[in-house]
Amino acid sequence: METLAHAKVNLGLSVLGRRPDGYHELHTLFATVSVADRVALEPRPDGIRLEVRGRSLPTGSANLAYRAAQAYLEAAGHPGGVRIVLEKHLPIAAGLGGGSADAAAVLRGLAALYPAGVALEPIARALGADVPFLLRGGLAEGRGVGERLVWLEPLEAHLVLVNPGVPVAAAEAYRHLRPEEWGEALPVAAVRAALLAGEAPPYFNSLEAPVFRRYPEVARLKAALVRRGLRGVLMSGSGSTVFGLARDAEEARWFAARLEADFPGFWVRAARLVVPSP
Ligand SMILES: C[C@](O)(CO)[C@H](O)COP(=O)(O)OP(=O)(O)OC[C@H]1O[C@@H](n2ccc(N)nc2=O)[C@H](O)[C@@H]1O
Ligand SMILES: Nc1ncnc2c1ncn2[C@@H]1O[C@H](COP(=O)(O)OP(=O)(O)OP(=O)(O)O)[C@@H](O)[C@H]1O
Repeated sequence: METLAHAKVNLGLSVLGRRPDGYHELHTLFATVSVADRVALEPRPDGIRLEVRGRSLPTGSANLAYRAAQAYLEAAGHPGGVRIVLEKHLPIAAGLGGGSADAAAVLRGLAALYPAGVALEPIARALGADVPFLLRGGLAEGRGVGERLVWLEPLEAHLVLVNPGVPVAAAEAYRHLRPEEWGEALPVAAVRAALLAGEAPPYFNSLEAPVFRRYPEVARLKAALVRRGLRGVLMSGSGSTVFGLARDAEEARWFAARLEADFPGFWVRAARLVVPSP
């Protein structure tokens, strides 16, 4: 069985404060986009075998896809093992939730391969803050650390994603955030209305400040996208991917082609919001 592990973007991310356990309270608008890793699962008598193609990543329990399989098989009472072939297309530590998307895809796939009535939600939460959203995907408002989700009616939007090849760990972005940079709630209704109208949404990302301080090249990339006329340019999650909005698929491809020429070596993709099939 083969499934796509779609990436997410944060169409705005406000850090509201810091909890006693060190995690940060967020208000964000999550959306899955049409760029993805590919995850193939095959049953085997026992044990977990992970193969990663396309990028160099650990194939043991340091890999979130492996940990997702471990957690599911354990919760399901060890119904059998699995061979996982992970074809990596998404950049690593990019603010696109790549590892989380792989983990979510493995959970969905194993639930189909070895149905056992296991609740996936708690397993997803334990794997990472973005995994609960990515289990289902689409468009959702996220609170808490991103696990308190309210699903919204999907909408059509076209974007261009650019990753400069600078990995940024989420933990590092949160660690360098200053309390005076905490934000207010996101104006989600106004963000949706602007996206529907093709205008620049009134969103912001509280993690831009700490990431731009430490990685000025990400700030320069954002400024370059604004100068080229993309609307609603914003860093996704903890970076380093920056995205901008295009009017339609053709304009997104046009911007992507120009950016690829201007930034050789950067990862550039035209994409749209998607609701992944279950
Ligand atoms: C930046 C986002 O991707 C936005 O959707 C997420 O908030 C981060 O998601 P993630 O990379 O899956 O994060 P996790 O693996 O759960 O956490 C990594 C580290 O980031 C910090 N962290 C994460 C989430 C959060 N709300 N507050 C935090 O302070 C914690 O130090 C944590 O140990
Ligand atoms: N399957 C995986 N794919 C990518 N990275 C993984 C995976 N498993 C573990 N990792 C590790 O997780 C770290 C961050 O990976 P990931 O690509 O998910 O970050 P991200 O896209 O920035 O996510 P976020 O939006 O949550 O910040 C990397 O250091 C990487 O080594």
